[in-house]
Amino acid sequence: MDLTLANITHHYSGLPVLQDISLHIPAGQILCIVGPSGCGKSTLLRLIGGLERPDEGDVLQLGAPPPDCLNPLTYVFQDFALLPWRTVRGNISLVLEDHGLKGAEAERIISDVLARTNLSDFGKALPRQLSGGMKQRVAIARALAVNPAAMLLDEPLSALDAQTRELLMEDLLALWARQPFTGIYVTHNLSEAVRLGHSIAVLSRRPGRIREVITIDTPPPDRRAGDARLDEVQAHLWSLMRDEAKAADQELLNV
Ligand SMILES: Nc1ncnc2c1ncn2[C@@H]1O[C@H](COP(=O)(O)OP(=O)(O)OP(=O)(O)O)[C@@H](O)[C@H]1O
Repeated sequence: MDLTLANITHHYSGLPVLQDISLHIPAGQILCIVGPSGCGKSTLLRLIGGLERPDEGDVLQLGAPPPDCLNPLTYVFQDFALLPWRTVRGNISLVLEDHGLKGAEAERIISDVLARTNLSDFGKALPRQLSGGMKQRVAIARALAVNPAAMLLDEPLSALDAQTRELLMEDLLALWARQPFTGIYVTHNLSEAVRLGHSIAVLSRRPGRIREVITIDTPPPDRRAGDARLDEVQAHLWSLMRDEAKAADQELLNV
């Protein structure tokens, strides 16, 4: 299933937040969204996921979701959003219970997503026993359990330290290489964007408008550190964002 955003415009109480956003995300590809603080990235993700309706424009789902899809669009948040009193398996089973799936079928799905996220030995652990990186792996496993058409990832690595971020990035790349998923990935981190994104949409300051969409032809798992094209894209992204980031920073300081 492809996703198309057609001329999305949104306001909050008269405050223009997003203006005329049009994007296309083909199935099996990852779109990264970058832009200065407060430009509307998380708002755009909520509109795509249907948590809110845009004032103008449409989010179009084109084609059929994957077979056995329980939920076409599913989120992965920065703060993991796990239930502390449920084990790892219990947290994943919750989203299946919502769809009436229990017993052997639910156990099969849970075991499959735990294996895909390298968590098979941690099914009985409670969230408080897990590091931040492991909690985020559980959140990704939970998102995969509904076999979504697209995962909406809102700064999923931002709460983690640099080494854990690197490990999670390697996991995401391996996960995509084994079974390509469709993702919309919001990040402040330009190096994450050039490692993961088939395309990268750069938003302006609020109201967020598309400044540029950059595509990278090398499949994400084949990208290597020091690749001149990736360095060039990252430098270009920073040149697009630098002045706007500075202005957004000063605007926050003036509040
Ligand atoms: N529910 C809401 N009601 C009113 N204003 C909101 C709401 N959600 C977001 N905003 C405002 O909309 C603007 C965009 O917010 P949003 O969180 O989408 O930006 P962002 O680009 O994700 O920011 P950041 O990079 O800092 O996470 C901000 O000015 C924010 O204060």
